[in-house]
Amino acid sequence: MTGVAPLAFSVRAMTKRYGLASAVENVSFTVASGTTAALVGPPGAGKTTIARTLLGLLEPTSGTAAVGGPGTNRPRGDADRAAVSSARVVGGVLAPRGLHPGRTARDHLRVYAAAVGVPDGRVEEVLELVGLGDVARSKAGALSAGQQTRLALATAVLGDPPLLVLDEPMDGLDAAERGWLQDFLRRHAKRGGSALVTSASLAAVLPGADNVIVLNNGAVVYQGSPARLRRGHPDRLVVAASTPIALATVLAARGFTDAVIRPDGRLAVAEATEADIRDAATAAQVRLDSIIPDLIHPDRVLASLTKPPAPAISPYPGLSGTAHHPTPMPYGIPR
Ligand SMILES: Nc1ncnc2c1ncn2[C@@H]1O[C@H](COP(=O)(O)OP(=O)(O)OP(=O)(O)O)[C@@H](O)[C@H]1O
Repeated sequence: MTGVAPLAFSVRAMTKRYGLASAVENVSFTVASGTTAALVGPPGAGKTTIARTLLGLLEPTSGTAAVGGPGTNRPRGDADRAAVSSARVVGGVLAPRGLHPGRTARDHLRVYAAAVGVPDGRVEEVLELVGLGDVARSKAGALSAGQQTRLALATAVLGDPPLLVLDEPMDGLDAAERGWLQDFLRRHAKRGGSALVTSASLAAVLPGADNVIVLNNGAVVYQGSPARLRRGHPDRLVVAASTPIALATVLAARGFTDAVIRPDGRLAVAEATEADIRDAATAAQVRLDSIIPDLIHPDRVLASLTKPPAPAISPYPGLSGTAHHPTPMPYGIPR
């Protein structure tokens, strides 16, 4: 069959319940080979449950979560053989990172190398690959959060698997370390590899993501390209004008139909440039007091897709209609 990319990950109608509580409900998505997908959502959305299921650590209650296309089926059967060949198919980074604090980085990798049947020489290769050659003799407990993530990643790639599932790899990393990991994933994709990367922050994983899957309360609320996601949440110019409605009318006549009047009376216009707005204001004989860009932060986009439902109003004073959950400002969203 031509024109159909093989799949790296395929989640179909997956539901996972812990006891009676549903963590993931009827989730479906696929990730094409050679691409990186970001699986994002607020804490408790179900990201870890899906990541662990793809890694074969959890069984779905119903539906399937499979890795690989042709030649990359995760092996089943005899546990030792399965571990060895599984490491050549899919590598995982989980939280916590699974490092013994008293063991050196090199010894940690040697233990895992033996378990997955790769020679010690590969340990030296992966240490260089993740930039930990200089700290190979340091104990895992003495490494920074970024170095610990690199060590977990080195463990995941010991068997040189084409598929990676990284659960919250950006957690605790500074901007430079995040950049390093994004570069690593780009190089992995260039070699034909695929990755599913989870995060509670869209901003942390957006650079380098070919596709985005947004989860909320165990369900997919967006699936598609970052570009389409951005189109639905465009940057705007926010305009203080003497007669915003007159300005909006002229802008609409010129094709700039995406303009909304904000509660403070300013007009927020998408796609038009500042020059377009000044021209329209002249034509409409409207005075402009200010034009300020409102660049939408990716985590504001995520928050708008994963807003908790408004609490139901109780007819009984003093009783709320739903159980009360405090709703802190998620992700430290810049205003
Ligand atoms: N072992 C478990 N037993 C019971 N409930 C669980 C278990 N693991 C997860 N859950 C629940 O399932 C839901 C989804 O959790 P999950 O860890 O998959 O979400 P997440 O998006 O990865 O969140 P976080 O970033 O906080 O880990 C949550 O309500 C969580 O409390």
